[in-house]
Amino acid sequence: MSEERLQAIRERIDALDGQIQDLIAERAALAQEVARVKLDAGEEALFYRAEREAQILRRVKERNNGPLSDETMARLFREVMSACLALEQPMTIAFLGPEGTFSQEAVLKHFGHAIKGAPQAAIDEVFREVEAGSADYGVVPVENSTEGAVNITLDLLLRTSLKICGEVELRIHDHLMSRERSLEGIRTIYSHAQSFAQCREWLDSHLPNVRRVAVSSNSEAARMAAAENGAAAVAGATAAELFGLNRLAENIEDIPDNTTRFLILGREDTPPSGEDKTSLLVSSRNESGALFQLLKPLADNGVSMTRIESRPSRQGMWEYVFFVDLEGHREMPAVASALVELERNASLFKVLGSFPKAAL
Ligand SMILES: O=C(O)C(=O)C[C@]1(C(=O)O)C=C[C@@H](O)C=C1
Repeated sequence: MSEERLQAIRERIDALDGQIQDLIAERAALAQEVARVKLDAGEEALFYRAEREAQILRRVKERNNGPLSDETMARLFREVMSACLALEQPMTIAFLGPEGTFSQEAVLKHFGHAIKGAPQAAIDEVFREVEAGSADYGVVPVENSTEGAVNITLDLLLRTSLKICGEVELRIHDHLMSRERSLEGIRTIYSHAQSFAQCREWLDSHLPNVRRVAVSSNSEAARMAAAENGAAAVAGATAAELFGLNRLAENIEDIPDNTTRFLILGREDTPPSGEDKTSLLVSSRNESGALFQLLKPLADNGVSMTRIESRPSRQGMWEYVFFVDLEGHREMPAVASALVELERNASLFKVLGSFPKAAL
């Protein structure tokens, strides 16, 4: 009896799979048609549309009634769209490599798997690849919930002509991995300085006398641990898989909801998606109350500031530039008029980009 019921359900699943497959193929054919329209329009065709993708993913979540979670449903559509976009034009995405880093995870979360990843040795090379047109987009870490800003990224944003066209947040789980089978045999631990900082308490209490060596990436740490007796690495799950290491301890980060935010960098401005943010770079004269005066137009126009970060300007001693994130797109009237006033009082003013809030 149960065998018959199973058979009947499986027949319904088969029928639905057939329909889903036909619908996906129909959708992919429409994406090809979109590509033809874009090419016919002349000028430089923009295949990837960050604002459109964000709208589609938000709508998928709104429509969802379970039993799959909103995130799971959105991830499935993320992959369908990624495959459709690859039919139009395969995208090359530069990120801080090598393979197996959290940056690569961020790339796949944001763009899906139908892209060509271009791992770079350093964050400035990610910027350069996109500036030079060798990559379509770049993904760089900008802040971590435990460690704060990624200063090298902020310094590069100061100088780049690239635009921020998206953001992606990634929960970071650090694991201790080794080809050894127990903690006793570990004499050296490799990791990126940021991961060491994020796991300091765990390492101090479980492996207090083991040498810690900072290297250029977590993935490089895992590669070194795979090549050496008595060595371990602190890195993510992808790196453990890539180098075939045993996970000796999982989720060793000191703060359990450790999250890193990454920026998507491109060469074009992104139109409004309906739920956007704007990132700015501003500097004021070095006088008391100057920062307050500089940012006052935001409050006057009812624009919320969600983040402010300062960095030395490198032009004069004790001069700072501020990285400011606002709610809303620069084309929204309130944001536009706040920016006009803000620019008037700033000694340096640069809009780094308006972009959709993370949809995944
Ligand atoms: O609507 C477009 O402009 C498309 O190219 C189609 C599509 C999609 O698959 O829905 C594909 C890629 C874009 O990034 C956005 C959406």
